[in-house]
Amino acid sequence: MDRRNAAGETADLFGGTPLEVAPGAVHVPGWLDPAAQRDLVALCREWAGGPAGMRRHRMPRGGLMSVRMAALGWYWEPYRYSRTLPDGRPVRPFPDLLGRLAREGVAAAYGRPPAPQSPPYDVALVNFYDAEARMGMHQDRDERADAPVVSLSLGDTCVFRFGNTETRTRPYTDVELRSGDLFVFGGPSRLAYHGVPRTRPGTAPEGIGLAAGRLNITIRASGLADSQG
Ligand SMILES: O=C(O)CCC(=O)C(=O)O
Ligand SMILES: [Fe+2]
Repeated sequence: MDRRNAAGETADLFGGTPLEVAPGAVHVPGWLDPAAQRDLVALCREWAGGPAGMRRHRMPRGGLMSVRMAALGWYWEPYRYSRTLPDGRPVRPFPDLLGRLAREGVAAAYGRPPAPQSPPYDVALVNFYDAEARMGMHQDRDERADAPVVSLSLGDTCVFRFGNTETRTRPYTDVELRSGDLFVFGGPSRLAYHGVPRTRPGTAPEGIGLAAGRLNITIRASGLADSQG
């Protein structure tokens, strides 16, 4: 399938041209090559083992999230970050690799890396979606820094719904995120509502080490100091 960007150029699935979905929200198809995807899947498997490994969080109103989530750097549960798990154990440190990928992702999406004085990327949430999992429309608003969120997708394709900063509803754009895609949202879209209404089971590419399901890594700058949270 050809995608067309704002300049009218077509982009291949691999190493695709950045597509602006909303101001400050950019989709870069095929940003990670298959080897990089395979390496990240292996790391996710390691991170899933904990501490702060894959778990389903309970929402304030009592429902369980269908997505399983692991945390690096800071522990997150609805709706706050903390340095330690509920049982007091420390969270696994934020890997340098993800900080590097986040800065490179910003550069790929926006044409320039984050400014040297911008708040450091220091937290990653790793989401696993089985065939039934979904994520409702929400804002990523527990960070106290306005650095763009950098999202990497692995495995099954999903429908990623990217909306507006005012409401959970229309107007929104549905984007298919495939294995290896990068999505960056910052600037005027940093607090836009977004969600994953469905995945497309059975669409994961072969050879990356993920037979079924979808992994998503969001890399964020918490803006929190050690004494906070
Ligand atoms: O899975 C995705 O692509 C989005 C995940 C997300 O919005 C989140 O972790 O806050
Ligand atoms: Fe989010």
